Amino acid sequence: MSNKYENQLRTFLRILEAYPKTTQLSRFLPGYFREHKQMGSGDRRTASRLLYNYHRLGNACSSLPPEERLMLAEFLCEGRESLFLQSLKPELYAYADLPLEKRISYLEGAEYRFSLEDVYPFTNHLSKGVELRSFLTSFFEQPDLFIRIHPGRSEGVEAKLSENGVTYRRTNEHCLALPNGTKLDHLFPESMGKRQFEVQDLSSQRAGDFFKPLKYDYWWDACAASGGKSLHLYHQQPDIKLLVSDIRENILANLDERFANAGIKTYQKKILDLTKDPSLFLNSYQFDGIILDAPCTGSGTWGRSPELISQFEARQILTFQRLQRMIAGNVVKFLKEGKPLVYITCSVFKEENEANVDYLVEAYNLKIESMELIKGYDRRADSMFVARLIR
Ligand SMILES: C[S@@+](CC[C@H](N)C(=O)[O-])C[C@H]1O[C@@H](n2cnc3c(N)ncnc32)[C@H](O)[C@@H]1O
Repeated sequence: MSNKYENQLRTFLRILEAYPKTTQLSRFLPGYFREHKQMGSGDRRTASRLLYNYHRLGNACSSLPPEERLMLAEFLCEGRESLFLQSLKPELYAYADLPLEKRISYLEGAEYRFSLEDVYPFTNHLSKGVELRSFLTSFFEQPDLFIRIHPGRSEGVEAKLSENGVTYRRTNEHCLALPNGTKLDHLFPESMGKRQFEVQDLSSQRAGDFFKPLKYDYWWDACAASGGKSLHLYHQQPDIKLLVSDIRENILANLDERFANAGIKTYQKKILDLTKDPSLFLNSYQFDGIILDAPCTGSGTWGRSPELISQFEARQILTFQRLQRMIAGNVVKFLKEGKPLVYITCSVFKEENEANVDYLVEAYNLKIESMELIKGYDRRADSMFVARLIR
């Protein structure tokens, strides 16, 4: 056994012990690495990969000791690439060349008591149409990084990526898939001029296809955050009037910056807590379209934050459902008759998706024009839900 790999295993176990209730790896790992200055950047990369992979196992094999679970995670997530597995568990590494589906079947048949369904304890909440086995298998693959290129900028962006040897996949006219971890800020420093693209997941881009704004429309992006959806709306139809709002002031400051970088100057902005009736601020506003990208469990994005699989508690789903219904009720009255409310979540749970649509249809007399669970799990992307509801 090699010392190097044993040391890495010990580091991993120390981190796991220090943070048994990890809720956000991307937030605590840099702090941990700062405290342990003796770790070189290679070790840091390895430790962080091991942790992410470990969490991808979710609740599977939870009775095994962490070092054993880690080996299974490496086998599934890295396969042949895991020198760590090669060094510490050669008997499993012997099967590491198999494709992912076969590696899963191998573990299910072997002595580890691995069951794919144990990975994710919320399967009875999944929206209609989620193919269980493909969905669960996707947890062992790192999703890609997607960008939406601004109109007319494709050539320049693609040339720059090629020049720098970045391998990318074009998924449609405006969307490229890049390897996760691609250093876009280095490749495209802001100082080079206006921004030419947005980082936006493929499924989020597809949700934008439901907007369909018309010239001179007045739209409201009610939970705009840093404006990912608003920017997409603008690129579809620059001749709109737009109100953006969110409960968080600081995230709207990010929106200002993104809009400025995209060269967009005219829009209205309000800080609004939409659990309360906003009539005082919005008076008799009436919109031609409202985007409600609601706060949600985010369960369609856990491929990017696998630590949440084992930290999440099912009772939180109904809390989000209540919040979503309350917010929807407070925005829908500002919609003109015959116009769309585009309800979006990045959740795969039916309570936040089709059950909420049923509720909105019933409570506010809306009509479903279209709705879709946008499956990202078979495209190395997030999964989202979108419904276009007409008042
Ligand atoms: C899914 S995110 C929106 C993402 C955004 N549309 C985008 O494309 O980048 C949901 C947003 O809802 C906001 N939010 C949460 N509770 C809210 C409330 N009570 N009223 C208004 N906004 C709220 C959050 O601050 C968060 O930015």
